Amino acid sequence: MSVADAAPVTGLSSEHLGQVAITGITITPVAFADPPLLNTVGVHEPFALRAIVQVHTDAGVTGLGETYGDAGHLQRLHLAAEALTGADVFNINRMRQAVARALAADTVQGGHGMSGMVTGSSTADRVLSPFDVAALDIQGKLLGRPVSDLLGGAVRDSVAFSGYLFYKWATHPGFEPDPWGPALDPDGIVAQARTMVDGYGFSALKLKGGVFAPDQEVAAIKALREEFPDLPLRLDPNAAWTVETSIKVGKELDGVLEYLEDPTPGIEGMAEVRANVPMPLATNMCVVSFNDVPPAIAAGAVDVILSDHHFWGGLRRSQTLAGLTETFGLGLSMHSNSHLGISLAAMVHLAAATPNLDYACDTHWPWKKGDEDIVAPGALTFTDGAVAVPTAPGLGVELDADNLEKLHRQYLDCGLTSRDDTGYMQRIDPDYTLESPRW
Ligand SMILES: O=C([O-])[C@@H](O)[C@@H](O)[C@H](O)[C@@H](O)C(=O)[O-]
Ligand SMILES: [Mg+2]
Repeated sequence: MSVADAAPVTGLSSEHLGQVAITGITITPVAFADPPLLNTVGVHEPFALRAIVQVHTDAGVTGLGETYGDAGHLQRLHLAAEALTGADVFNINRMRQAVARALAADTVQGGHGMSGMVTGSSTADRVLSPFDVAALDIQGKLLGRPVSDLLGGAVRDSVAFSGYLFYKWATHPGFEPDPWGPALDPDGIVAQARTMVDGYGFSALKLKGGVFAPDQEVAAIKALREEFPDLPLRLDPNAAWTVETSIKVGKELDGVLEYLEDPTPGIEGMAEVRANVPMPLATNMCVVSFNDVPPAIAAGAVDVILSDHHFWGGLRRSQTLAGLTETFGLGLSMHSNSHLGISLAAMVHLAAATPNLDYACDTHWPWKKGDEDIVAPGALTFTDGAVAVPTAPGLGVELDADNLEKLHRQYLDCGLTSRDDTGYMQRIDPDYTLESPRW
């Protein structure tokens, strides 16, 4: 079947067979309500920021991407967008070269929205990501095929996610309480997990640790084990512990955790912990770019890498990472940050088309308000903790223009321009200090 034959949805015309050129890119920063979720660098601010990317083409088809919304990242996205005008959406390799060239003289200051939790990821890959996703969305729409088909084909019809538990306050100071209530001890965490499991059907649970002393977090994990005897459990203190503390906790949780995620900073420290604890070690902190893979493997630092298309360079480069983990006998899971529906759709297509991604993926999805999204409802729903892989062309999600406008206005009104969990915590508690490792 020729490409022209395979274009029932949008009618790819023969004049576009050679090239589908980018005619313009719209980048819209948005803010959506976020509860006071605690982590080892502070607390989430009342709004999470994202950038929504719309790539327009001379085929009349627009593709969608979603990424971090921090000021520095936005500036880099604009530099890249300028360089991508005229590029062929069927040649993502050349798009990557154009982005790298545009960023070569990058003097932009400022973070990327991952709040110091992820260090050293490749800037070019981080900036390329939403354009890669949008290009695949366009390709899929033109060909009448879902993005998972363009990634080699779905090997599963739905993608399982884990319930992502956070210690949290009842409310942001000065705001209305959110429906979740506080979770500041093992009972609070178990109650939160119960709500999440009953509401979404998750079949694995991850606790964001590094907030309280390790003994209290061990107690929370043991309480979860008692309440949910059959669910795989993960604990992620975001490198808040020394090597010694990590080994002590690892031994205490022998037989309880599916994996222990980033107990301590750096490849060397992780390797020492790994040699002394019984469970697999996972990371989204010490292996965050292709440059980190060889030293981590040489040191024997990790068992599982958490991929994340937002900083591994999009969907296709995330599959390159999957090839490496398969080759070297490592496990592959998926990391998340606060996100909206375009990101969820991209995560689902990627996970569906990555055979060796067989852990339940992370998602912050339950933490956003149900009606706050920039995609039209219906395409992405959780059943038994999993999201069915969209079968419509491209990502299978449609932009909701009214909500995009509303969340953009919220971005303008909220006054936030970068994620700053530590600064926000210090405004509430001036004695709060950042320490790594903390225990
Ligand atoms: O949302 C958070 O506070 C998380 O701690 C996030 O920033 C991390 O990047 C992430 O979820 C992780 O697994 O490390
Ligand atoms: Mg993590």
